[in-house]
Amino acid sequence: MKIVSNTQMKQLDRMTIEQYGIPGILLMENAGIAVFHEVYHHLQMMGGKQVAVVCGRGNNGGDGFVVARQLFQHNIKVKVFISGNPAVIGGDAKTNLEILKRLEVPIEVISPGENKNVFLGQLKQYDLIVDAIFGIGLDRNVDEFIGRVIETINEAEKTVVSIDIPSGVNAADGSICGTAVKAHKTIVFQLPKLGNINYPGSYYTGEMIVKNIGIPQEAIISLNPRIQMITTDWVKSILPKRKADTHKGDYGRVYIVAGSTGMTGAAMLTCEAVLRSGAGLVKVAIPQSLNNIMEVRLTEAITVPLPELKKGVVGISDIEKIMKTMSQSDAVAVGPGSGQSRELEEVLRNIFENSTTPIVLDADALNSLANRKELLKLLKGPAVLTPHPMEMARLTQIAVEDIQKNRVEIAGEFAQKWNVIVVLKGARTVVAAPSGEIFINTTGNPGMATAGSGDVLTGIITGFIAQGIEPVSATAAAVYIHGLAGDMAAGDIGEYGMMAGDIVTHLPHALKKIVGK
Ligand SMILES: NC(=O)C1=CN([C@@H]2O[C@H](COP(=O)(O)OP(=O)(O)OC[C@H]3O[C@@H](n4cnc5c(N)ncnc54)[C@H](O)[C@@H]3O)[C@@H](O)[C@H]2O)[C@@H](O)CC1
Ligand SMILES: [K+]
Repeated sequence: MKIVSNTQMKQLDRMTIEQYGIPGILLMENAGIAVFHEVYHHLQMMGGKQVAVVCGRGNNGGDGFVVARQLFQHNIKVKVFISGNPAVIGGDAKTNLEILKRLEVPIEVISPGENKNVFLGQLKQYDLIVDAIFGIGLDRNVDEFIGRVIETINEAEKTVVSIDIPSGVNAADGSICGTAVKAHKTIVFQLPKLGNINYPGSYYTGEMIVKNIGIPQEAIISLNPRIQMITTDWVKSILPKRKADTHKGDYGRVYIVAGSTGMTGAAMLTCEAVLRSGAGLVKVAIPQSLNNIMEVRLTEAITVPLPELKKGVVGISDIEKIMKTMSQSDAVAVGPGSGQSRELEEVLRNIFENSTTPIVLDADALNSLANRKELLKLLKGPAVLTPHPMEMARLTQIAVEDIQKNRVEIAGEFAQKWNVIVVLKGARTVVAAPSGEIFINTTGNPGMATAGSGDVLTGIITGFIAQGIEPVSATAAAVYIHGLAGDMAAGDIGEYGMMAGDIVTHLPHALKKIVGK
């Protein structure tokens, strides 16, 4: 499902009205009815009877007027609160306000001088509050008066349903314009806005329900938004079907170059994740002295011990053996627990210069590259880089805080500049393709911020690529399933105690949930 900025959504609204002749007031009616259905259903579930609709003076408020009319006509006790002077209300919102007046729906204007406790006392009388103060038109910090209205809604401790985006959240990026409504549910029109998806906006959005309001699909196609949300249906559509008469050779051969003294666990987690993601075969290159540890634990993987020049790490003396196994593999991963060394930089240089096998680079491979980014220019095959924000900071020389504020832009620019697929990890992982295409992931939870979680992701990405999925899609699907497995692990044992191994354990269940077998 595509994700749009506020500017793109405004463009879509305009195209719908001007190019397709669908009047704005019809869109507003569709929007209001979509919200009404959710609110009505929710009221019935909770046995509630009374609704307060708090409206601003733009079109978001106009949607609120439609909701109030629909509730009124369905015999729900409803009152409209307008924040600020209603004289400035115009256009379709005004038309709907006039209808409310003729129907004698109760309306009260809240003015800046209003006593906060009086308003709070009033709101507390209702079972549910509809938030229609600001939508995608919010473009600056809210003033003190509106800030107070928003805080009062939050303090009322009632079920809150926001229209399109919680008021106070910037639809462009999910930042908070001073203060914002904390919604239980947000009814989003036609397409999610970046502000509904990115943190902290996503937290304020609560449960996101996307409703069609009649924007033609043709308009969306012609606008062609470059960002999309990864969905279950999309992942299902790109996973390969397993035929009845197959053997392990049909599902790809993976090669993992990972592990060093003290970090064999990373190599193990990556290998297990490869196998649990459905790949046919995995070979792991491991410093010779660590081979016994790996063999004991990894029953299903084949270990390829490498003679060590420097004890416990993979080095350039191993390159011939590495290249040979690589040439027999469908995908390779380098880096988990490898230990950062000059040697590893040279290994990477050789691989980049001489191999076309798709490669996934993680952890120490990324840290090695941070000093020598120009090596990426040597790449002959597709490459996936999986930095967390700190690794991205090392790769780009941009401060972590700035990366976190511009995750989509920074991942996107890096991917295009260096012609690689970038997975910028963290809450709402971003997958950026060299083509400019961006995926945002919404699965996952804070329990996954645990040692080894990234090694598991590397394994899934590599496993999917080896199964023949096109690398960008394989990466986005892997990110989604990794998060889903994490969510299922958290569901079973809780976010606090879960470890990376629990994500691996839940991988088959996550895959089964998606493909149905
Ligand atoms: N034709 C359309 O454009 C449609 C719009 N719809 C609704 O309309 C919303 C957008 O409506 P608008 O563009 O009128 O904007 P909003 O209703 O979001 O905001 C109203 C106005 O407030 C002003 N404003 C922005 N930041 C402010 C601040 N901090 N303090 C005070 N005022 C501020 C802006 O001038 C803005 O136009 C959507 O989110 C959606 O809910 C829907 O009715 C569907 C059709
Ligand atoms: K709103």
